[in-house]
Amino acid sequence: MLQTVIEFKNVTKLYGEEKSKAVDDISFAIKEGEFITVLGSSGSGKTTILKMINRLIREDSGNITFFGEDISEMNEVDLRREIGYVVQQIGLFPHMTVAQNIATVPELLKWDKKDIQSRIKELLALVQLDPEIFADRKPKELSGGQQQRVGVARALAANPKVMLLDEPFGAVDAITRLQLQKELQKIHKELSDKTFVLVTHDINEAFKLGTRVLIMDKGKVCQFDTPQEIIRNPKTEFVVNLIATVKEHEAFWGELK
Ligand SMILES: Nc1ncnc2c1ncn2[C@@H]1O[C@H](COP(=O)(O)OP(=O)(O)OP(=O)(O)O)[C@@H](O)[C@H]1O
Repeated sequence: MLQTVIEFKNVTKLYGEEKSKAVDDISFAIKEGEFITVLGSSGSGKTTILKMINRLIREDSGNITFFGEDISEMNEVDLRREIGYVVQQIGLFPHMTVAQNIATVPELLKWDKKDIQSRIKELLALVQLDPEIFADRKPKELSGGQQQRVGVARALAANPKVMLLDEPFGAVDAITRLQLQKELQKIHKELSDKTFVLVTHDINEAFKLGTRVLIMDKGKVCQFDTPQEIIRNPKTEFVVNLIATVKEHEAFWGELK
């Protein structure tokens, strides 16, 4: 049996004076090694889910476990050490080189210098950046796609069990995006015990990358299943409409032929 890595039980998050429900009584479980994509329209609660997992946001009710342990009872630093976090805005440190950016957490953890150097090389190779060329560059000397690769490498540096990725390819062009998606899929396959949770509003990205897709609408989970099962058996009108958008695009491209 695969281990449950993250579990939400009746989790609700309220915002503002009016206590509107950003996340509304949701429950789901994620197993070790899965690549979960969280798909939904703007404001459906995707980022809130991700930030509740690494405790940047606290739930108002319900509970969240990480490898069976209630995260509200865990030390935040210990929890975040097990979680890599990649966001669209990247957040590389501008005054540091690529190598120094990747080394940040291993240095905090006081890894041996030699181990840090070999880890930097290994990770740059994993994200398809030649260490000879890129290790000593500053973030501003990289393209957006290259910066995003460094963001992924930095998040993987201390070997976390879980990777949270919030619209990681939102700001790159379509061709680079496709390439980064393929690379991320390859990285996930190579690191088979790692669990990935990726937020996107792009249905193609969600269905291509996700071993299961968690579909959100207005703070609720509409469906959580494999891409094949969702296509075969869409559970709500929202999901039916979502799939219809893909068919509409297909028809459009078909007509151009
Ligand atoms: N700090 C906040 N204060 C008040 N309301 C918030 C706050 N953060 C998020 N919200 C609201 O909670 C809801 C869910 O937001 P969330 O960022 O989780 O959505 P999302 O699905 O990630 O959206 P997007 O795809 O646009 O990033 C939205 O209605 C949003 O306006």
